[in-house]
Amino acid sequence: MNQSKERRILNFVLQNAVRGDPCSVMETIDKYCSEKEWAMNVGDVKGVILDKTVEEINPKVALELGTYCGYSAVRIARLLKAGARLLTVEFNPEFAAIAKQMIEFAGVQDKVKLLEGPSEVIIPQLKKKYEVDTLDFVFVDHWKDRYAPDTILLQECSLLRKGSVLLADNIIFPGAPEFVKYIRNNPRFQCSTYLSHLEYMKVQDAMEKAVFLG
Ligand SMILES: CNc1ncnc2c1ncn2[C@@H]1O[C@H](/C=C/CNC(=O)c2cc(-c3ccc(F)cc3)cc(O)c2O)[C@@H](O)[C@H]1O
Ligand SMILES: [Mg+2]
Repeated sequence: MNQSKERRILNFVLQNAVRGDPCSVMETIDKYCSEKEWAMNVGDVKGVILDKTVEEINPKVALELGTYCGYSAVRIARLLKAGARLLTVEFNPEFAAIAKQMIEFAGVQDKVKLLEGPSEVIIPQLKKKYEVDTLDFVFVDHWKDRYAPDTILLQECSLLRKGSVLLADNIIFPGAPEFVKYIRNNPRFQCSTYLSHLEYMKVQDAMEKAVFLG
């Protein structure tokens, strides 16, 4: 049966990137997805906004919703200090398997825990099963209609503390209108919008940063 696009991306990395070098893995995925097949990685342009946000926060415990092929998991994990960890959630078994190999090839597996399952099931398990107290940083990049409900769920599960930062991808394209409406009118969040471009395209996109005020 013919290979999936995600499998082709992984194979291109395994054959062309430098094992143990996260930047090489990111560059190789970006090269493949800009030259051969577009894919919904956060990419190199919005990736700089992600980098700057992670470096500013220097999170001990980070969560990612929507691992996909593992591009942003590698991107975030490479910036984490010793002892810090990223929990990344993915419910598609094929994508989870690919992301696992991508993360291992990049050499960041000691900082990343890939949790296979739906975010709505995993989030309520984070405290007891995954020994999370509160989250310092959350990268939101899964189904766009799930951004708002999962942000509410994070609060209901007391996983946010004063100063926790959410960064949401695709605020313009494909867009997450319910989330934007919810978060910008919510006095418990301080929001800012980072205008950018859709991965590998000239199309406009944006990321929303929301700081939980407690
Ligand atoms: C709902 N709970 C969930 N729990 C766990 N994993 C979940 C999940 N929802 C989705 N996922 C996973 O996240 C990933 C989904 C991401 C959705 N992202 C997009 O749709 C997206 C789409 C575009 C896009 C842009 C332009 C265009 F023409 C077409 C698409 C660009 C992006 O940057 C995107 O992030 C998949 O790996 C999916 O299996
Ligand atoms: Mg995205």
